Amino acid sequence: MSTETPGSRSTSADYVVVGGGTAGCVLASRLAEDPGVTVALIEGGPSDVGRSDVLTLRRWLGLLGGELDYDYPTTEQPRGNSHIRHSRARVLGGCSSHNTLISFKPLPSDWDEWADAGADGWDHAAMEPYWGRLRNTIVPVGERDRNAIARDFTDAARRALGVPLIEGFNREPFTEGTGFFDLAYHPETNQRSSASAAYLHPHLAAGDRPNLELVLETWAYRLEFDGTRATGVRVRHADGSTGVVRAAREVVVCAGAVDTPRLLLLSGIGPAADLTALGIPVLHDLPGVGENLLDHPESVIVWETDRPIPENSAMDSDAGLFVRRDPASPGPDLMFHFYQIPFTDNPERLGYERPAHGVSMTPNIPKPRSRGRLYLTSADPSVKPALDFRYFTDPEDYDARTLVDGIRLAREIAATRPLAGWLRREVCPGPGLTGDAELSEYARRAAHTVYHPAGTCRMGAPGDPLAVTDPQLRVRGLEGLRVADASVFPTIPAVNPMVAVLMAGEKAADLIRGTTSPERPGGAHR
Ligand SMILES: Cc1cc2nc3c(=O)[nH]c(=O)nc-3n(C[C@H](O)[C@H](O)[C@H](O)COP(=O)(O)OP(=O)(O)OC[C@H]3O[C@@H](n4cnc5c(N)ncnc54)[C@H](O)[C@@H]3O)c2cc1C
Repeated sequence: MSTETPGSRSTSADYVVVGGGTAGCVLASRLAEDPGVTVALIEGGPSDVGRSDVLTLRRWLGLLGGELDYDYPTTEQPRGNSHIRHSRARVLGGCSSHNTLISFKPLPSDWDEWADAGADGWDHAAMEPYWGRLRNTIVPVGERDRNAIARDFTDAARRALGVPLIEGFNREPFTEGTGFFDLAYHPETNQRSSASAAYLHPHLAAGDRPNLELVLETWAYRLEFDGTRATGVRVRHADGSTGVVRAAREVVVCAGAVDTPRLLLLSGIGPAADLTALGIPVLHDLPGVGENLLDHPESVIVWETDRPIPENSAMDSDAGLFVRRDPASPGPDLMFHFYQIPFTDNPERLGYERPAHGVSMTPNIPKPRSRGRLYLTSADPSVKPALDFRYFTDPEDYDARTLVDGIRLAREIAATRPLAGWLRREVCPGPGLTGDAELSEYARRAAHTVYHPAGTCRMGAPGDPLAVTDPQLRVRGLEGLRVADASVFPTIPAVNPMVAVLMAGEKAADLIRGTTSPERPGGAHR
């Protein structure tokens, strides 16, 4: 494997993968297993190799909003919080290099929902083998990282709500339960087992992938076409110079749920009227590009503790809770992260204070019903796209009601021993707020994101007018172009999505090799 330094030039490869993030690292690594093909991986950010600020999981919060974060704002959210910033990592490994690495195998119902939405071949039975293929080290939170107050949270949640204590959430499907999560990390060193660490670092160290070229600090701003066939990617290097990376076989866009639709739109692939209005020549009218913007919104309840919290932790948010309020739901319908810190960024804007020491519960909506939209406001590739999540706009008010239920359940847990023994007072929303309407108002105004945008280039059945790709991840109506990242999700998994992205990267490799590799005749995975 060679690493291009900024300013040097790459010209062509069989496969050009745009985005060295969570899915992109998996895909590029797998494609390069075939020594007979060449792969170029174009990544906007620098390498993560040797960077302890990136590779040490516990330092994740320090990366948000910094030089390795694209930091996307949201549009005005009349029913929610307009101040949310969407972190997206600008570094090899993508968001798996700055996230919290909570690792849930998607529930069977998550995959089956995709198949029902037209993603033929992505049902639970078809996807299960990809879990076994993942190269990341995924283990339960290590014993010495298990903070006493997080243990007491799980104990209190179990007693208050009657849910089981779960040791190993990935052992079998669940609908309810509390416990420490599984994380993609090395507990003895707190080092990340990100997509780059698991799929690229071993080859960088061994030098055994001469056919894989990393083109770092290089930004793809337009796809190149010959008619309707993708032939390459136009890029800007760190020194400002531009060039084209040509693809002899395919271009695969893995730039994530924000930057993949952005790149397609800038290349003239998207809703024709919108593109024309911005002066972007229409290559292919695909109305679904940027639609179906999904996320897991959350709110927050903060307590002051009567003493400082012990310092040991994997990353301060490594335990939580799943609840199923509706027995007809195939999976959990309310989820909590438990933070061993007072997470008051949003409440402070509403006038709340930050206690010197405290804890937070962040209820989120596993299956939110509001749907947003991503769109361009300019043909200039340097202008960030608009992200309109339309938070809390579903007609039945299901999303806001879920968070109100979450605040009420959080209070029941907080009132239960042994957690109750730590807590001095509820800081926000504060015990005075008890009515549905006022709790809803607080929950929405103090809302945050769990940072899970997805769905903006969703796959679907061939006849689905809003599908952007077919179930083989091929962009509809064009040749030589696929998408493989969180943007192809038809719906959002009930659990944190990173493992679904990793598994999608694995499956993408199979789909691509199935169509091209002589040793896989018949495309067994198509
Ligand atoms: C702060 C945070 C915490 C999270 N915590 C968790 C968690 O604990 N568990 C979980 O399951 N999920 C978590 N997530 C979500 C999860 O990390 C993402 O859903 C997942 O990593 C997305 O993968 P992706 O491949 O779609 O995109 P990314 O990983 O974002 O990869 C996209 C890559 O493309 C590059 N890129 C983008 N545009 C271009 C371009 N035009 N040219 C060149 N390169 C480009 C980017 O630099 C990036 O490396 C978290 C996310 C964040 C931000």
